[in-house]
Amino acid sequence: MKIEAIAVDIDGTITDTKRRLCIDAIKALRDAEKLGIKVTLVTGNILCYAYATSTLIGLSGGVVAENGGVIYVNDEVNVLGDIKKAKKAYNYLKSIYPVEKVQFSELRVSEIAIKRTIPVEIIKDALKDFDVEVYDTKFAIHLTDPKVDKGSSLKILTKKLGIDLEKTIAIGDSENDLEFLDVAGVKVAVANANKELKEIADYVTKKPYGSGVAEAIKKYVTLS
Ligand SMILES: O=C(O)COP(=O)(O)O
Ligand SMILES: [Mg+2]
Repeated sequence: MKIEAIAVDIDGTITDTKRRLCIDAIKALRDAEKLGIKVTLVTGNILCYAYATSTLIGLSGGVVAENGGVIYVNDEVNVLGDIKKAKKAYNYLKSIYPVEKVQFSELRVSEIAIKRTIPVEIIKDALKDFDVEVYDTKFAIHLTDPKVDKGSSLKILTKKLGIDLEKTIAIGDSENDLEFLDVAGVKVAVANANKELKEIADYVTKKPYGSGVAEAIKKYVTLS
């Protein structure tokens, strides 16, 4: 099968644990773009951070940001998630635990991300009756509108770009990537990914982080 597009997560997938971009991943993604393959970043980060990353690497497939709450494609921004749900849950959480939002939270428009200072199980339990999805990405804990996820928003974005998701490789590392790997024809988990993601993946890379991304691109795109 000829691959038409790549959808890739940012933190823990094209970056290392300190959020530093892996040079191998940059090179491989640029090689793929040179072959006419559109690369979309699909992330829990805010749009301006993801847009800058996409621009600096040289990618043309737009961005899914805030775990699906925001889409950027064809110079248009769409906010799909409702931040009111996260605000309600966060206010309750704040009344019982000393939680703290991540940096630049004032720029987050559809969900709330908090620092990982309290075990995620405790947060999930505290918020079980609230209308929010709780994701632990290993970089932050996100309170997201359950009406959106990375997968449903990637579907909308790829439709706008005329990309066939069956011919798309999705690459991720964490629990907020489950839905997005699920909608793609080829599902890849990097070696450092969590157990659940590895279980649904068609291929688990031998190498971790960006070197794993480069390995998957060589396997499915540039060597085929
Ligand atoms: O924002 C996070 O916590 C993680 O971002 P990611 O979805 O790019 O891994
Ligand atoms: Mg990640």
